[in-house]
Amino acid sequence: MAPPNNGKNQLILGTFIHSRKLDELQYLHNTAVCVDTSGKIVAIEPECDQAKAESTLFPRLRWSAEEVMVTVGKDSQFFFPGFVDTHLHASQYPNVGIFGKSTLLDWLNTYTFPMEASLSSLPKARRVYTRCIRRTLAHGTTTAAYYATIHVEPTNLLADLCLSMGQRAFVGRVCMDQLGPAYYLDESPEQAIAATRATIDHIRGIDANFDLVSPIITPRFAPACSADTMRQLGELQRETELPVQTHVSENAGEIALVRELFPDSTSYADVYDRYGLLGEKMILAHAVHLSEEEADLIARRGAKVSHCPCSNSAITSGEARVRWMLEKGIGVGLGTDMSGGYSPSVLEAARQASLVSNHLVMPGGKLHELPQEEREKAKLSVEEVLYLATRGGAEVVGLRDKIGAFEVGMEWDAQLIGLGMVCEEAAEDDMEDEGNVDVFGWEPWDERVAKWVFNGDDRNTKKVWVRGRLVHERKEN
Ligand SMILES: O=c1[nH]c(=O)c2nc[nH]c2[nH]1
Repeated sequence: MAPPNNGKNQLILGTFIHSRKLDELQYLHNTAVCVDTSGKIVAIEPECDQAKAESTLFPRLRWSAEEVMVTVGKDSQFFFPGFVDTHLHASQYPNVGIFGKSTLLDWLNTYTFPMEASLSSLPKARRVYTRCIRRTLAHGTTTAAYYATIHVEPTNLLADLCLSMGQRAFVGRVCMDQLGPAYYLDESPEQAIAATRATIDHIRGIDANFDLVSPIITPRFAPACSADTMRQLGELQRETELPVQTHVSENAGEIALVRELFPDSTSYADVYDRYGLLGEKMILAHAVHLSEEEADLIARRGAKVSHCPCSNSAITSGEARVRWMLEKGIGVGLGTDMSGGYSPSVLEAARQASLVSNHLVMPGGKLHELPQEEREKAKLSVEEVLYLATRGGAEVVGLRDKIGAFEVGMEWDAQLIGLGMVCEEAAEDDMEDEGNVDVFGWEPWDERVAKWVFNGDDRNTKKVWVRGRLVHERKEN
């Protein structure tokens, strides 16, 4: 593996913003962050410029100034932790935006299975996966929990590409031995397990300690996996202690199907529990229609939820109750869920998480009958959706001590955000291509961040680092 950041220590200067807790952002101005050659944050010093860093921090770190790479954020820029996309299908990337009026089960048959099946072609898989990684990096996604396809070699290729392009990733070879079309199915439970093992072995071969890329056990969803496959995947999880990802309680028709296929289970989540899959390392995508008992079971087992608001709206699945899950102690992060979701951007998912939480309490919404105070509480603030996009996501993928914030000991997974600053003498015709966010200079920082959340896009994402390595730099026109 290439050493992060060409083996250089780094000094980063400017404004740093990150979540201190669910409802609080911390703003660190005129701050110096030191990142060592392994990509780890080794010092954070507020009220510190380059001269002070050189005279006080470098001797402590035994750094010599000539060997340090310096990055300085401008006044209109800030550093923010990289986004964690806790649920997306790299194999569906070419289909983003294409869903018509479909709902989950017909969407799978019409758009999704044919696209995934076509990625048995390695050249096509290379093109799709390369572009998916490049695009998500450009939107500030430094960690992604990917579903690939049932094909081993193309799945392994996705892992290779994440490693070489520098994106932190969980790569899942999809298991499905029923429900899918004959042309896109595992032949047997044994073959599904053997193929999963082949991908695990491959990733161990390219990143022995899973420092950047990790395998993730991926039963597609309960209706697509036979009891035998789920039982063997449960055994594989206990043997390897790897994370697991799947879908749960996304759509009414799907839930009815699960009830029919697994009549002995008390709920959808209970199906996974019976096979020993529901545990601290499980990421459950969607969780739109959880019952009270189901959510309690998920909380007791310590499983996590990937909230996918773009997808839940696009394919008409419904509105997940995020506050309710958080209050039960369930860890929640955000997922773009491409291509159920139409956007590669976690920022878009954050903005949709806010809007969907408002919809829950509007007239006709699921929570409209709650008392006023409860309705207010159900709404997610800018601070909260940004927490879900970073620290919350880090918890969901099991990396809460490593990524999601700026703390000594964490890794430098970060993005430099630039906002268009309207200067006093600006004429209309000198608008720069800084994206949709115009800052006039009088806004306090929390309002600048709110403008970014609701109007920002990849034009504002100037640079992106993973483990200290610069993995994306926006080329200005
Ligand atoms: O949003 C979703 N996308 C998928 O690919 C899928 N497969 C099962 N269930 C699913 N839900």
